[in-house]
Amino acid sequence: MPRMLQMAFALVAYAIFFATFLYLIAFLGNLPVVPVTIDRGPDASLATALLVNLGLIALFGLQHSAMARQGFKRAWTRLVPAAAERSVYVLASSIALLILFWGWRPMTATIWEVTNPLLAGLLWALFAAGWGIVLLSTFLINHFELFGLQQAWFALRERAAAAPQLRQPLFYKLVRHPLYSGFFLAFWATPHMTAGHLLFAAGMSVWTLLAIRAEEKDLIALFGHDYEAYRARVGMLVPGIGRSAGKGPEPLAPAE
Ligand SMILES: C[S@@+](CC[C@H](N)C(=O)[O-])C[C@H]1O[C@@H](n2cnc3c(N)ncnc32)[C@H](O)[C@@H]1O
Repeated sequence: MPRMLQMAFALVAYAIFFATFLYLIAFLGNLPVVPVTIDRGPDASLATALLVNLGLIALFGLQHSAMARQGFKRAWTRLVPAAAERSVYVLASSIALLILFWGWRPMTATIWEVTNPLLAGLLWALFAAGWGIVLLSTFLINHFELFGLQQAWFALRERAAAAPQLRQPLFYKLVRHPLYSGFFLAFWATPHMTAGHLLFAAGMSVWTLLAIRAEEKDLIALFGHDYEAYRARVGMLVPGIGRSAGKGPEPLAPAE
């Protein structure tokens, strides 16, 4: 693939991802700026909605997990240039989410309803904070590398790919997976929890916990003892909770 085309593809994939990310916020927040949301959309019987929605969550989880693994990446880069691999992943993840928005069938039975304006405001603030943490964490890791732009840019400039670094800035000093902590907040913090929203939050939470196990296997393979020591010293999603009982807590020199 010519490098200019690769760069253009990376930019298009990034633009689609960003629009999908904004839609996801509006989808979960039931914001009136979008046509369908988690609680607003085509009617279906409870059984149909349950089956369809579980299938959509599974589709997203499978796509995301399979394509993120090192073995899949090695096989895939025999067909796709290495510099475009991440952009293909970003595009496929966005498409899986767009299918979820399109296919989602609301299940509107109320699970909880917070009517106290102060408490409801607090839950909205946590919802917004969750998305803020997600976005900021991508910049703390390397936003442009995570979304495939850096790889295409380096290929265009004929620069060698940057060596992976174990990063621990800011939130990463408190928890190992702040981006996922942000998602947990955004999925669960709502003053009006419906059955559909609960299914989405629970399904995505289970998937996230499984994804963390697989991601940490890859991170240990990549960074070895440094990641094991980080894992023993720093909590998983909540500060101090979910540290491994493995290798001793040796202080690490921050890589950033
Ligand atoms: C979507 S990001 C999520 C990062 C992290 N799990 C979190 O929740 O903040 C996934 C990518 O980040 C990388 N990654 C995770 N933790 C990292 C760290 N501390 N330093 C560098 N890369 C990391 C993984 O290898 C993976 O490619």
